[in-house]
Amino acid sequence: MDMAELGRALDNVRTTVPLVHCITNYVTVNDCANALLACGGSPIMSDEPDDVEDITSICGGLVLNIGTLNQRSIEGMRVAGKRAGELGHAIVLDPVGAGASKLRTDTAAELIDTLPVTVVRGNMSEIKTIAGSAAATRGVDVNPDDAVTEDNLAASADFARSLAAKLGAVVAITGAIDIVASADRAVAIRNGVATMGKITGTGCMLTCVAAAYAVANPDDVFGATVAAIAGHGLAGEVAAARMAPADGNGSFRTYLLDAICNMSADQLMAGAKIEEL
Ligand SMILES: Nc1ncnc2c1ncn2[C@@H]1O[C@H](COP(=O)(O)OP(=O)(O)OP(=O)(O)O)[C@@H](O)[C@H]1O
Ligand SMILES: Cc1ncsc1CCO
Ligand SMILES: [Mg+2]
Repeated sequence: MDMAELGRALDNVRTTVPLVHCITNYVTVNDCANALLACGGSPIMSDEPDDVEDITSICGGLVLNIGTLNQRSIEGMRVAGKRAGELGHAIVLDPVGAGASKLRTDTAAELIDTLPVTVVRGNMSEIKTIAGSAAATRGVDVNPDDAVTEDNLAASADFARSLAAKLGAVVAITGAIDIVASADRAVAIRNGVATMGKITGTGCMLTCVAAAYAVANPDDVFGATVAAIAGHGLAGEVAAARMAPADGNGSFRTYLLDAICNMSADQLMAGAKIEEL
């Protein structure tokens, strides 16, 4: 991986301030908006079917996060996705909880089958469900049995590459070790800290940041996704290093936002831990 490419991807976000339309869940929506602002993008949230065509038209990218889906927001995703596709916008899908319920699994499958999705980002249980393989999603968090480990890294990379080829999209599987894959390439990213899995929304935030990176770097969505994920993990490391003895999850959440906001291209290039698989 060319580290200079990562730095350029970050700088492109800061200089172009990509506007990202998010249809996302009501648990973490404020964190998503603030993460987008902190990384250098600009958020706008809207899920009303009568509103989303106009909103997505003025943006450069669209996030579809099914975390708290309902029939109206699903319709909003269909309408927005169709328009974003017509306009050639980056579409980033976060299949939250796919595998945990029929509605989530079916909706994720519908969106991926009918829309020109650019990037899919989820934990391994969710991505396995998208692939139609046996997965046991127990909620919105990864089933530990599904996690990417050093032992299954090569097989996980093969799985991610073949899914990326099938979908024609960049596939990003996050967890203790993250994998980003296109049809012919995969990397492992070893940034991040376990606390990120202990507060809600770090994945949703990352999906929105990845959308900003994809919009700002249309010629290299794979590299943009790697930069977004390595940068997010690195921000988690910076936040963890700032923790005082009495600090806990609440402070970590604030420090994470600070670290996303203060991340520089040089810091990203120096701290990214990326391995070609
Ligand atoms: N054990 C871990 N060690 C290091 N980094 C982690 C760990 N768990 C998660 N992360 C990081 O946290 C971020 C979110 O990934 P995760 O897979 O937890 O998303 P998620 O399950 O979709 O989260 P959520 O649904 O709460 O938003 C990623 O940047 C990932 O690298
Ligand atoms: C906890 C939770 N439930 C639905 S969405 C969400 C946020 C993390 O994905
Ligand atoms: Mg998630």
